[in-house]
Amino acid sequence: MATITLDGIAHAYDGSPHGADLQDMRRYALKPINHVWQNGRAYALLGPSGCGKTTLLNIISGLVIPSDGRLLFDEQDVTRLPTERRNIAQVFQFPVIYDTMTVAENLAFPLRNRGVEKQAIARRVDEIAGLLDLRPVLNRRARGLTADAKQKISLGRGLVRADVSAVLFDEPLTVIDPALKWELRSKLKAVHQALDMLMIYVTHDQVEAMTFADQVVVMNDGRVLQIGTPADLFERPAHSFVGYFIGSPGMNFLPATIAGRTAHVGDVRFDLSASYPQTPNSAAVQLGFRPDYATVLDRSAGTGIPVTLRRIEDLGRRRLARVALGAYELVATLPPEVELSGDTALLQVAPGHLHVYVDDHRIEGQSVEGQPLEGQPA
Ligand SMILES: Nc1ncnc2c1ncn2[C@@H]1O[C@H](COP(=O)(O)OP(=O)(O)OP(=O)(O)O)[C@@H](O)[C@H]1O
Repeated sequence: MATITLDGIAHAYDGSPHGADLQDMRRYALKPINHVWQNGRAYALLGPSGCGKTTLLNIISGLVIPSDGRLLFDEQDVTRLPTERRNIAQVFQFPVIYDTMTVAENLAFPLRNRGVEKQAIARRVDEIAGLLDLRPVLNRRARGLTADAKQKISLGRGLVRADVSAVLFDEPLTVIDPALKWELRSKLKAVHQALDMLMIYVTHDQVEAMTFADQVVVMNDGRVLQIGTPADLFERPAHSFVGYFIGSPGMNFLPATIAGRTAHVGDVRFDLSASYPQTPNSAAVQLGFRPDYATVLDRSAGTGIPVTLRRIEDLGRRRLARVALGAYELVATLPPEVELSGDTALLQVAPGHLHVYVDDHRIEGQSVEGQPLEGQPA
């Protein structure tokens, strides 16, 4: 296992020469990224279709040579090394297995290829089969197995070598039956904990990313916008896109002006838990809050911001209220005990969960009298 360093890595598919004009970022499918992937950690690359996830994964595996920057495995510069000399295991969207071999032979294949001693192969195959629940089918031919089982074998083949620098997964659960996805997602997490390998997992599914990874790398339009734990992404989205993309539904945003501890949205005031003395009051200042921390109450509750109820969505275990605040549509939680008696309701948002964004980037408030901020680490 290795530590992988991305040192100013960027890529334009139009064949720009190394050191091309980085000013014209539109040409870059992957904008410059500096990051160190730590040995033994599990990362997920998460973002919408076309954001550059596969490009980044292919740069690490060697399928794409970046137009800019350096890629290091530990201290070794591998930027221009072909895939086969990088010592990487890869699992793709569709099973890559030998149908005529048994499951055990499939799992053993990458080890036999490298001349690993027979007993060591048997031990490792048994360990991986145990982790993926493949022991009962070890002696069956792969041909007759379901698509799910075949993809499990593919996963096993990716994990069987203990000497690789990293294991790369490119949307490996695409072919898995939705009912089994949950099981396999948590299984992969357990496998990572058991094997202690550097794993990088590409997906556009936030639940998959959050279940699997210690660190989620959120990308959009070729840029890495935030790298953080699932809790970081949910509680403190560093960029408005992260707020919008993570969570279901995503964050609410309102254009605002900020004066100290108060945000003004038109005539409406929101009290903040921190002070923002330096905020430039340009049109690009936004107030963001998650529907999970905003509550809609009946107007008889007395306190709150008056909003107009548009509709209620009953999702079974929770209810969401879509409301209008002037010209802006918002989503908030409708607590189970609340009955609304008309089209006007009251919105309450916990001050510690209000975030201020300038030009889409979250800015940190100053705590009042040295107190740690509500909802923030001390
Ligand atoms: N071989 C290629 N030649 C030219 N452009 C490419 C090539 N591969 C990808 N692109 C472009 O680069 C951008 C990033 O694509 P990439 O496949 O890395 O995104 P992605 O996030 O993995 O998307 P998806 O989830 O759909 O696979 C897209 O605009 C895509 O059209």
